[in-house]
Amino acid sequence: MSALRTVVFVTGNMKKLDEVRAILAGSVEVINRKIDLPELQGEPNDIAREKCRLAAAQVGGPVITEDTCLCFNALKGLPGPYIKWFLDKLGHEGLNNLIAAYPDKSAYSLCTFAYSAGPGSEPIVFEGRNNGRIVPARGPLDFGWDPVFQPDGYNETYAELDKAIKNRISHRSQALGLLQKYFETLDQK
Ligand SMILES: O=c1nc[nH]c2c1ncn2[C@H]1C[C@H](O)[C@@H](COP(=O)(O)OP(=O)(O)OP(=O)(O)O)O1
Ligand SMILES: [Mg+2]
Repeated sequence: MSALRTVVFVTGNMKKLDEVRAILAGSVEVINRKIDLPELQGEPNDIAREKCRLAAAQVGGPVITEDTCLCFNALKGLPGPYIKWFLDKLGHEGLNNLIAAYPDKSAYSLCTFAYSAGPGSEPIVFEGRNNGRIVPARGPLDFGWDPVFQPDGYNETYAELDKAIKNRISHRSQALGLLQKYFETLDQK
């Protein structure tokens, strides 16, 4: 059996870290560096790449970073990468109110992982997406917007779902599936 790959995940969010460790358990060992990285404004993909470049420069070696968006279709994808600030200022009820005037409550969670082999090495990105809709908050309040996002095909919000189910279907697990495949191709070289 090949040795477990070890990777540094730069994030300040310990809930993300828990999920990433659970999803990658047995295949990748995740070491955390808690660095508060400045985040660019713009398209999710560019934000994710820039975050990873900065992280690689600070760590001085290979890193992964991740940027999460929550996109409302009625608002053409907003709040998107700005969801952190919208959630902080408006709360769960405010997020619902944002689209109160629109019949379309559909939304998607988008997760963009980026891997850089080290400073100066162009990040490679891996995107995962899960469709659902915005509902009044239900379930535990311990992770971000989980209580207001109900994934398609389920009657529970992310917050209400068993953690194992969320980690099987989520934006994050889909993106990590692609990252794992990429690591496998590196291992074969
Ligand atoms: O699965 C999730 N379920 C619910 N909420 C979530 C999830 N994943 C991220 N979130 C929240 C955290 C933050 O309010 C925003 C993303 O912002 P984002 O910049 O990517 O995360 P962050 O600043 O907390 O950590 P980081 O140091 O990795 O940038 O959505
Ligand atoms: Mg952040």
